[in-house]
Amino acid sequence: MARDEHGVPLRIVGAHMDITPHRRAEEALRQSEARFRALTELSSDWYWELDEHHRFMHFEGYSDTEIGLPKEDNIGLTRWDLGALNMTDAQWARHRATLDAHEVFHDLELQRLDTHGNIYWVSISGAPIFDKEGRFGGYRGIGRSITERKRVEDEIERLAFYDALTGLPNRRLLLDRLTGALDRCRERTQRGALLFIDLDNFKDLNDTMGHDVGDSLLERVANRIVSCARPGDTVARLGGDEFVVMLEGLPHADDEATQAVSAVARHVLEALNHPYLLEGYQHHSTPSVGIAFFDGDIESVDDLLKRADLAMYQAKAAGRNTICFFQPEMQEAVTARSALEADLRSAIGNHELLLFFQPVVNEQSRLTGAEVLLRWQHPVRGMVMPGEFIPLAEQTGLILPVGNWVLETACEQLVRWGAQPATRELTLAVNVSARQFRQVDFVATVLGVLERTGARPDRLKIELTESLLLSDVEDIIGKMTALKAHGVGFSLDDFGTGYSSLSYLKRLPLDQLKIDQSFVRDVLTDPNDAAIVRTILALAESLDLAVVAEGVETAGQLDFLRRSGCRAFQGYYFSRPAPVEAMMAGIGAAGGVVPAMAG
Ligand SMILES: Nc1nc2c(ncn2[C@@H]2O[C@H](COP(=O)(O)OP(=O)(O)OP(=O)(O)O)[C@@H](O)[C@H]2O)c(=O)[nH]1
Repeated sequence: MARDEHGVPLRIVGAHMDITPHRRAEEALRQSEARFRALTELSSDWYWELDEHHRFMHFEGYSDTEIGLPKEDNIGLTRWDLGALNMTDAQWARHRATLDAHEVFHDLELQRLDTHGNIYWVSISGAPIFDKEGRFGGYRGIGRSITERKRVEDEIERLAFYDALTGLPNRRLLLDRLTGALDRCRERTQRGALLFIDLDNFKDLNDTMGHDVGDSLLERVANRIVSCARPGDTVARLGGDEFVVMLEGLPHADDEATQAVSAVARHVLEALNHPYLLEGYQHHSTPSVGIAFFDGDIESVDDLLKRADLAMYQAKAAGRNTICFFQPEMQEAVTARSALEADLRSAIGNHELLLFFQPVVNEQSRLTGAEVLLRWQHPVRGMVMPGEFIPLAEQTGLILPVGNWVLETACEQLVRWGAQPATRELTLAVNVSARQFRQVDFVATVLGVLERTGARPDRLKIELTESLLLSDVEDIIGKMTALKAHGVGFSLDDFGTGYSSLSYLKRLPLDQLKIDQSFVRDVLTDPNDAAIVRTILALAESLDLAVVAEGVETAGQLDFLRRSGCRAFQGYYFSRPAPVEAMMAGIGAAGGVVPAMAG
């Protein structure tokens, strides 16, 4: 306001200014604040600021309850003052170097304890603050709780790398750790060892007590193995009843390393041999343990596992409940086996399999039939006996084509005999392996062969071994009954050596028992064997079964067997197994009587 010298107002002087831009700027700032607030309030993230000395100055949207310490307690402290369970001094030093270099950082993950002692995880990202002149003024950034994500990640890892039943590392994690261990061996020329542990006859427990009881044993076995290991060792479950212990940092000297590993293995063996109380029953379980050493020279983790596995198989073969170290010869044996397997695969197509026949005679030494015995005329190895290749054929499944070939060839022989009056009543006994017999289509296969060849079913005898009777007796009886309805006969081989219980024996539709040659061999010198033979004969009589004594080699044995009531015989005394022409030639000359070979 302008006035004169007497103070009387003359006029009002003013200026007017357009403040629209200012108002707009204010509004924009308000909006931006609101957006920021919404972000910090509505999300679980929070905002933080550090001063130029990396000390906390300010938080927004920070939830004390979720994050632990009240925010006031953090003001003035650096992150490393607060610390984190997962950070080493070196990691903090690297983080400080990033801040000192005024660089942006992302997703620094920190594990901490809240005031209640619970673990929580946060993830922090930040960027440096500079003023207009480009002077560094501290950091700002966001924090985020990642506790739930870490929990889910842990769960995923647990499922992927740990066995659900025992909580032990699984095969995948073991392979990971083994790879690491092999790398360490290469770097530091160290040694380690792998113990491959497989429970003996675990299947029987599952079959008799059920899968749940089996599971419960596996859990306890896992605990016992862990109690035998040192904290740094890895105990893993490969699957089924197979466990592995990985030992590292063994002494360099061979004998010291062997001693150290043997001590652990013996400890495991002993621990697992203690009885287990399962559902109120005492159960005794034993393991077989294979051991393979490793150092920087081993090619791969797979090779190493195979070696330990091979040694474990050797321990099984040595009678179970024992420890076996890997030897290079085991590898050679496997290689030889693979070669034999490849040869056996082509043996049928190459017509290298042959049937030999061993006569079965009656009391008058007259031929009543024969047992067919398989031989393999190998182009390089010469004549291979069934003992050398049948177990392999069983394991590889080759027993099925081989078994079918035997059946088919034997039936063709029956057809040829059937065409001659002198031989038409002869029978042929064919050995059938457990694996063959357990095939669901076994009955159909046999009937198919009989039909194709035109052989008389009542001239065919199928020989089964006692070990077959260990499993699913109902199925066995069903198959035998179906074939018997067509006239096929059944004989139980190697009787007396196995597991047949009398109750099974009564239920099986058998025609004949074969007394094992081990009893016949010493029948004149061992009173026990003589008693067993008499008992088998009496038993067979009461069950109305025929009996064939196998392995008759001398007139004395034959005489004893005859006097004890045996009426059918087979053995070197009459004839060694031979091609059918050779067998028939000898008999033909004797008018159907098989002449004794030896005195
Ligand atoms: N209860 C249970 N059984 C399992 C599990 N995994 C595999 N098995 C069974 O474990 C058994 C493994 O048997 P093997 O090791 O082959 O044979 P074994 O009877 O132990 O005989 P040997 O090893 O020759 O002494 C099989 O019957 C499997 O069905 C599992 O998680 N729980």
